[in-house]
This record gives sequence, structure tokens and C-alpha cells, in this order.
Amino acid sequence: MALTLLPLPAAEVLLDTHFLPALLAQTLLTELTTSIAWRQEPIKLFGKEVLQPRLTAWYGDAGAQYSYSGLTWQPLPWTLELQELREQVEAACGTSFNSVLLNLYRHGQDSMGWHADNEPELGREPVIASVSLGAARNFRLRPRDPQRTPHEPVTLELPSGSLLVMRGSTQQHWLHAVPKTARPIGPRLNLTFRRIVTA
Ligand SMILES: O=C(O)CCC(=O)C(=O)O
Ligand SMILES: [Fe+2]
Repeated sequence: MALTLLPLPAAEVLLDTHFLPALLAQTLLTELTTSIAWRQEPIKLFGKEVLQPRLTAWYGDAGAQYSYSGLTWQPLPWTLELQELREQVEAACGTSFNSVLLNLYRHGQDSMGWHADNEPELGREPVIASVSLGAARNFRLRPRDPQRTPHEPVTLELPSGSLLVMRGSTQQHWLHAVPKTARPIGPRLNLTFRRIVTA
């Protein structure tokens, strides 16, 4: 299979639903679930501190630091599995990445709210390459300003072993989210490979 460009205005979103063979995706899910240093980070929601509804971890090159909440965060060093997966994703995208943000959605009540990956550290038109392992979840996209970018919200199902790429002006004009689901489903692990450009 190969990456297929979705017909969306003011965006470049590509999807390969069969990027990794099913068996490799399953093996990676098991290995990464146990070996990654998962954390549940606090976030401010309406002025109140709550825990994020998912587990996260950040790995990358030593120089790929970013600032957040007035602090400078250093990534953990690449593991063998992450390094191998990075090379496969780089070959598929024709781009290089220096960090990966991992998200573990433990069950259907774990989620990610509407946002764009538009931190200054990612530069103006970042390439974000997202690999999904485990339970298929819906990935939603909607225009940031429907007046300027008239389009209905889009729902993509991201199955185990899929690769989703967002590039070009996608983060400027669109938001994305992974909503909760009432379906009783198992864990989903997502890796978003990124390039931190500022020193
Ligand atoms: O889990 C996903 O598919 C999306 C993750 C995401 O949007 C992010 O890490 O910024
Ligand atoms: Fe994102």
C-alpha cells in the first residue's frame, strides 16, 4: 500500500491504512506498551489542574528540546524499536524527524481534544507522521475557520498499522481530535513523528 492524498481544501493529509503488516503492528504494540516510560501529565482545564485523559511519552535527539509551561523539556533517547520505526516512516515520507510524541489511549474514555500541532518549535509548515497500533479509533478533522475553509468535519478511522501524514498548511487551517467512544475497546498506541526546528 502507499500514501493516498485526501481531497481536502487548504490541507495535505495522506493516509496509508496498511503501512505496517498486522503481525508487526501487534508485536510493536505489546513491546512499546511495556517498555516506554509512560506518564500522565497534568493540564490546565478552565483554570483547574486535571490529568490528561491518556498516557504520553516523548523521545528524540538530544538537541530536540521544546519549551512548555515556562519549562524546557528534554526528550528521552531513542530506543531500538523507535529508531527502526523512525527510519521506516522517514523512508515513506521522504522527510527526517528528530523526535516522537507517543500517546497511549488505554480505553474508549481516553481521548485528545481539538488542537493543531502548531507550536513555534515545529516551524511554519510541519510534517507530522502518525503511526497507529492496536484498537482502531476515529480521527476527526475540521476547518479552524469554516468561513475561510468551507468544509464539513471529516472522520477517518485509523486502524492498527496505519500511517497518517499531515503536512503543508494543514496545521494552519485545520484542527484535529481523537474523541472518546462508548464502544468497549482495547488500547490504542499512537506515535507522532515530528521535526523540532528551533535551537
Ligand atoms: O492519536 C492520534 O491519532 C493523534 C495524536 C495527536 O494529534 C498528537 O499527538 O498531536
Ligand atoms: Fe496533534
